[in-house]
Amino acid sequence: MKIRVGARGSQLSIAQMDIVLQALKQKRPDLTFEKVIMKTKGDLILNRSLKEIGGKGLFVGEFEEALKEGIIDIAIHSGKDLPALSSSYFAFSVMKRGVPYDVLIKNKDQVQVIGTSSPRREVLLHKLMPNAQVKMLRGNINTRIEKLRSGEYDAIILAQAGLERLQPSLAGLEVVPLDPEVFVPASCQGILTIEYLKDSPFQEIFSCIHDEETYQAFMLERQVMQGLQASCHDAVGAYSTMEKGERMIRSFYHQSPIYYEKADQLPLLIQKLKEHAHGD
Ligand SMILES: NCc1[nH]cc(CCC(=O)O)c1CC(=O)O
Repeated sequence: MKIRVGARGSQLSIAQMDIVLQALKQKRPDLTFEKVIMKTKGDLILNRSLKEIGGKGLFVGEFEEALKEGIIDIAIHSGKDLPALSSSYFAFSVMKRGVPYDVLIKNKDQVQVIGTSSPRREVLLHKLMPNAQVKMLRGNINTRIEKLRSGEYDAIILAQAGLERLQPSLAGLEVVPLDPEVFVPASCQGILTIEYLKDSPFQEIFSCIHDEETYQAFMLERQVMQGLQASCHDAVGAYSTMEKGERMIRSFYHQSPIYYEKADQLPLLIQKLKEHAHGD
């Protein structure tokens, strides 16, 4: 069986696609793949912040069209890049979650100017380092690291999962992991996701690499985004873990505190987040 696989043309997306396909090939040597690299609007516009040009789903909207039209059979992306609201046409398989946390990458001991364009990272930084100045930073991971080295920024923030998948040189830079209980990750950060049409054979085919515990976190974190009707315009963190056999969720929304609740308290959590989003 030959499967046509869509991914973006960015280095990270291609690395992510290769990781998933390699894992699949080990379990299912009978499968063959045709890679379809797609340039999306988000890849072409790099000089403006994402929220100005269309928000979350910018990178993946085109894939859902291509899946519906039958141009590709599956699409591979980080769960973090998925729009919160996906139409009911689609289903997902996920691989076991990689590291969920962000890292601060420092080019200096004393950091003043910190690069990020993520509203979530910006809000968290203001709490963690109230004196730091946040400066817009876009481009792919390698570009961001080059901009850090060039002295435009004293430090930048990236997802550790992306660094592990792409393995850029960080020689001479200091990498500081940020505690996910405090610096709450984006919904589905570190979760490699395969998207396909519901009622296709793929759910069954990908069951060999699917991880059910990761899927529970994936669904719960997406439910937070859906409940808030959040997009990448919004500063929102959502991170689910298992604690003593109980599924938990940690989340903040704009100026709200970070709440930590049992999964079955989700409606209450969403209500509290909305109430406190603009400060208590
Ligand atoms: N916004 C781009 C993006 N989408 C997913 C990742 C990292 C991989 C992941 O979190 O699964 C990154 C890079 C980053 O935020 O540093």
